Amino acid sequence: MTIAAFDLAQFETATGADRAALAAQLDDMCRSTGFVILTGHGVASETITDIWAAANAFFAQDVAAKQAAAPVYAGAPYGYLGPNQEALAKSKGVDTPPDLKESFNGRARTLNAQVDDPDARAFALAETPWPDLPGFREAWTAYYTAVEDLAARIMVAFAEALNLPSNFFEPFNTDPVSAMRALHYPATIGQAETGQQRAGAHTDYGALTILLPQPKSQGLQVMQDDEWHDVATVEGAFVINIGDLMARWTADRWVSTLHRVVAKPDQPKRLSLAYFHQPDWNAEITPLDGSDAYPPISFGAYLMGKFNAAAG
Ligand SMILES: O=C(O)CCC(=O)C(=O)O
Ligand SMILES: [Fe+2]
Repeated sequence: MTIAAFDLAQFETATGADRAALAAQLDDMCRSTGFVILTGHGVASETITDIWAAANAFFAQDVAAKQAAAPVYAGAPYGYLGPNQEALAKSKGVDTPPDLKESFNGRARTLNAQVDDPDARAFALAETPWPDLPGFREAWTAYYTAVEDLAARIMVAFAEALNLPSNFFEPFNTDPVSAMRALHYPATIGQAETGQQRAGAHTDYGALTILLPQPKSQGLQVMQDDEWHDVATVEGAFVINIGDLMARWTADRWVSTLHRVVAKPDQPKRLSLAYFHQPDWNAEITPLDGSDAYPPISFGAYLMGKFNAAAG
């Protein structure tokens, strides 16, 4: 099985029947695997080079320096999360040893005023504790801004793939509470514990994930027909996938596919960057096909429910 590729620039310059045909292809990809290799994205290679350098420099620090960027309170989602702090499979109710990874996590760019519940605000908009590394915050913000812009362009293609007006998602995306993580999977020596992965099997919660795996690295796998399939890295391309929210929004026309980063013995270290694109906090999510497949829900309430379920 291979994940199909979609050239965003080609779509954006196409018109008429050509454009409709490309939108229909994207719809197929989102219905069958929910994963797409995205080319023609236009993110400057310098922006990508800079964020890789920043992420590498961050994870190369000693533990104390990394811990200096620990979350502002225990349990806050942003900052440095060291080894043994997360088991993604638990979000699916599967009890496993912790994932073999560490991460640095950054908050949305703006302090969204729609998040008016104090508990939700304290969590979803907690401060990002920036590391004391020259250029890190600038490189992070430049890349974050670039993928945020890219996400808005992908949402245009998604709208057309769903036979909606091109700008359909715009009003749902005025001030999104998105987030980004840099993930570091240290080199593996010998066997992992039973059931332990670099990232346990999970689905993403939100609308759209824009993933940049380290070039030439291995390990990302998607579940299709009850089997795990490798997702090959394509130099210069992003891997994008839809999350649970998009599956719900499309009344399960599109699929939020189980994926993981498999742990194998004697693998070199691997880095990846994952940007999680969300609608506005107060966006009302009602099945787009007009059906009553799911009751309407506000995105913020939905997201907090996901976080609480994963923590519980
Ligand atoms: O590191 C990867 O390639 C995937 C990470 C992932 O799926 C996630 O963080 O949601
Ligand atoms: Fe994921």
